[in-house]
Amino acid sequence: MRSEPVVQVQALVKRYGTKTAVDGLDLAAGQGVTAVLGPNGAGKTTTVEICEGYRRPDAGTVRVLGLDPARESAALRPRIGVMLQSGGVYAGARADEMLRHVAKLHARPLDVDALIERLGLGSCGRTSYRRLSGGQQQRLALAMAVVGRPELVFLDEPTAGLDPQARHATWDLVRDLRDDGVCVVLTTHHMDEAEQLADDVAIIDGGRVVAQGSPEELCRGGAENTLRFSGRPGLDVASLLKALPSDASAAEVTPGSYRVDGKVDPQLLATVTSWCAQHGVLPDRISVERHTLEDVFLELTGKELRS
Ligand SMILES: Nc1ncnc2c1ncn2[C@@H]1O[C@H](COP(=O)(O)OP(=O)(O)OP(=O)(O)O)[C@@H](O)[C@H]1O
Repeated sequence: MRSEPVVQVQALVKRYGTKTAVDGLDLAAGQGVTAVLGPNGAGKTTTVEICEGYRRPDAGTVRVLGLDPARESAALRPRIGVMLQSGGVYAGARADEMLRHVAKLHARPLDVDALIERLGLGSCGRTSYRRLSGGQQQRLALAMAVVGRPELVFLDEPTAGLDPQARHATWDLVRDLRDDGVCVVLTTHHMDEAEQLADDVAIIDGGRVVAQGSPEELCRGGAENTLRFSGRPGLDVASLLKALPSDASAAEVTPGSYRVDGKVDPQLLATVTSWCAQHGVLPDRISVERHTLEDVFLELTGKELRS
């Protein structure tokens, strides 16, 4: 964590009847954008709703901007922006009216017309909420979360169901919020969203955080990488394996095409090229494949992300 936590969750537990949705979860979010990634049912929404003060935990401590969201919600609410997956909006009200109403509740709101334009809501300002499309309702919910210039904003799947253009407009808005010093905590099913936006990623599975770090740290960390090279077919792979660290593996995938899996660092690259030199092999091609956040996620959770 690169700054004082703005959100600090320790040993959080939340049960629904016999179902333990959050199971001793520790999470810290600081300045910038923190993405909470996890498969369906991992406990993301429950955790975020507890941080927002909408649900009470069964155990553990939660501090948001130094406050307890359950007991100090009156002090916390004006300082945070919340975008819920659904609900919280009067279906008969007009989009622009609702946004102006929310803006008036805050001391230094953003310019409502500019925000409407920015999120492509210009054509539907006078339309009632219930007549907006799903994507328009989504963008309106985002606008309502940020219009008050909160110090911290929680976005629950902000781009779910949006078309690519609206998705990019949302990403740009999130980047601008971060540049303005707003802390953003967002849940997402989209790996590319986390890769594009997040300074920090927390991967949740089974009600716990199973890994947290910057996308680069996570991809560098536990994940194994792959080095591939091409040479003449039938090279002595057993001899190559002896030269490698004990946790690396090597194989001839197709004739003349070799693959080394393990912690691929400059030392390992040097070991492979030096082995090639000793065996009179001039590789025509040598490449390092870095694992993506998606690979890390799959390794940690064994699950694919679904939207
Ligand atoms: N109000 C509730 N009553 C009973 N069980 C619930 C309730 N809300 C959530 N759960 C259960 O708790 C678990 C965690 O749900 P949660 O919505 O927090 O997960 P999530 O990671 O946000 O999932 P998704 O990505 O599908 O939105 C799930 O098994 C869910 O079915």
